[in-house]
Amino acid sequence: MLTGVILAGGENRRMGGKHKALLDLGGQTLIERQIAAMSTICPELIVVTNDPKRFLPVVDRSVRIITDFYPGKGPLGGIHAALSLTRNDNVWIVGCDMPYVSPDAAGLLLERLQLAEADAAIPHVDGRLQPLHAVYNRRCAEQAAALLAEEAYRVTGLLERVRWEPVHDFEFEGRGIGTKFAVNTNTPEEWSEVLLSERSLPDTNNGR
Ligand SMILES: Nc1nc2c(ncn2[C@@H]2O[C@H](COP(=O)(O)OP(=O)(O)OP(=O)(O)O)[C@@H](O)[C@H]2O)c(=O)[nH]1
Repeated sequence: MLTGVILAGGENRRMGGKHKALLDLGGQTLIERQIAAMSTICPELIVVTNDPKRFLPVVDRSVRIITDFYPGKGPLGGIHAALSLTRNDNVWIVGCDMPYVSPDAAGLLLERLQLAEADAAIPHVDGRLQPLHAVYNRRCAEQAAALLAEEAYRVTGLLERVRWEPVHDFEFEGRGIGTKFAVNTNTPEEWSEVLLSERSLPDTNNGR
């Protein structure tokens, strides 16, 4: 059983302060779109934010809204809170600025984590690790807490302390899983590119 987690506690500075989770894509906010995709495989869904009221109107009662224990410290603070409070052992964590989160990719990540008995499975796509579309075991909470206590806030710092498996582009592609899930949008320009690509390719199938 996998818990799905959406990190939505950022400051959205590069987006000019407009909350990335609430950007509209085809009549749905990004977070609504993510919840719809993630709920297909996750019996538990968590949104981690430092502004819970903002998300009440866009989630239903099945979604838990939690806050960081270390607010304002970046994605690692959200990862720590989610891993600390999850009801399941394994957690699929995504950034709220990813329009194409992929349940099929998460399924492969979980499979690889379990096979290797690793602490996490991290995509390696387009030459980059994607720790914000990855699966973690909740035992990583302890290392995340240690890093936060040391004021070491990089997510890659967590990867230096836990045993993780990379899952490469060709492994996703070998299963017929596209790697568009790695797309994230930080600026108005990147968001315009997403909107443009949606117009030219209307059937994106939500990254599956
Ligand atoms: N829970 C939580 N999530 C965070 C925090 N900081 C960033 N995130 C989320 O982590 C993901 C990646 O964040 P970034 O793009 O690095 O930062 P951001 O604050 O969203 O954007 P910028 O202000 O432009 O850097 C996004 O989904 C953010 O909402 C935080 O302090 N707590």
